[in-house]
Amino acid sequence: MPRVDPPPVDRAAASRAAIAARRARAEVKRAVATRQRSAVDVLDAAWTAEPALAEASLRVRELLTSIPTLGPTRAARVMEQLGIAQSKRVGGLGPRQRVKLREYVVAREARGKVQSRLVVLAGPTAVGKGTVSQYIRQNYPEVLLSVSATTRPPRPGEVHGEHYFFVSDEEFDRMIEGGEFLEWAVVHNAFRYGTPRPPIQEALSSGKSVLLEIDLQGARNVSRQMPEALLVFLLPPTWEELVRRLIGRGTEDSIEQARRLETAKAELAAQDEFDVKVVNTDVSTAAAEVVELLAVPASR
Ligand SMILES: Nc1ncnc2c1ncn2[C@@H]1O[C@H](COP(=O)(O)OP(=O)(O)OP(=O)(O)O)[C@@H](O)[C@H]1O
Ligand SMILES: Nc1nc2c(ncn2[C@@H]2O[C@H](COP(=O)(O)O)[C@@H](O)[C@H]2O)c(=O)[nH]1
Repeated sequence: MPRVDPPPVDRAAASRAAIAARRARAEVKRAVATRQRSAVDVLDAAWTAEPALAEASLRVRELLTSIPTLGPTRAARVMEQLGIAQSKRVGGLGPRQRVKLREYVVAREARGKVQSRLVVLAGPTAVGKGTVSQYIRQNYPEVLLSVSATTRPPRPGEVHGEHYFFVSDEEFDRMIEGGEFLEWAVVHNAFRYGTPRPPIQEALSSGKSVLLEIDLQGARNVSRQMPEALLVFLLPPTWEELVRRLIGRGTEDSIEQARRLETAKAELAAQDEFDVKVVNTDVSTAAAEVVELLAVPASR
């Protein structure tokens, strides 16, 4: 076998290329640190069909620590929470890691820059979450109320795209697969409900606050992923009034009502996990209190 020599290595050229790449990465970091470029913009550039080289080869840790006020200790902790190895480069992340990192960076940059907030409204069955949300939808058009997807069929008067996106089981599976949900859960042991992720990201990055009306499992899930979200628990004035509302609504049979009341006890026991409690005695007052929470104080 004749010997095949490897092509000669142009060490000088390789070293020049390495220096140029290092400089390009330093330039990206400087632009983020001086707020000339957003970290989200860097991620998007790294993940296009033809990725920008400096952005893609930047380490995630370097990008995070370039964000003003985000120190190395916090950056390391965030990467651990997002399941990203400390040595990872931006271009080397998997699809789910990309979604999570982008989400974190959007929220982080929005925090320092714009006055937007994600508020999660939860509470026991029949406390009036839907009624209060509907009131907000009708009376506070400036509030972005997230529209969930669900596999339950529409009730009379419910409009697809306004109250829910009513989807089939197959479509819901496809949305889960595609990572389209911020969270999803089986609610009341019956149907699946999920919060679509993109409208929330868009709103938060453009400085708009968002309200989610979801169940307790969903609230816990969102809080894990977005610890900066404000969790609001809607309470009934009394237990007896909760029972009255559930029975008065008349949408469940007596077996289902009993089951929901059992669940409601467990849900009420979780109220201290929430940041704020609002008592729903009067719908318009409760709605006004929730809307007020969507406005972020300037000092935040
Ligand atoms: N402040 C209030 N005063 C009196 N009745 C109310 C009030 N708020 C809601 N209700 C009534 O209570 C019933 C339950 O309200 P709603 O369906 O909005 O509850 P929910 O928390 O969304 O329930 P679920 O989680 O089971 O979907 C409805 O009949 C509604 O009209
Ligand atoms: N985890 C989630 N829960 C959700 C979502 N959207 C609504 N819900 C909750 O489901 C129940 C039942 O609602 P209904 O309209 O069928 O009566 C209620 O507690 C809602 O808060 C969601 O996206 N995720």
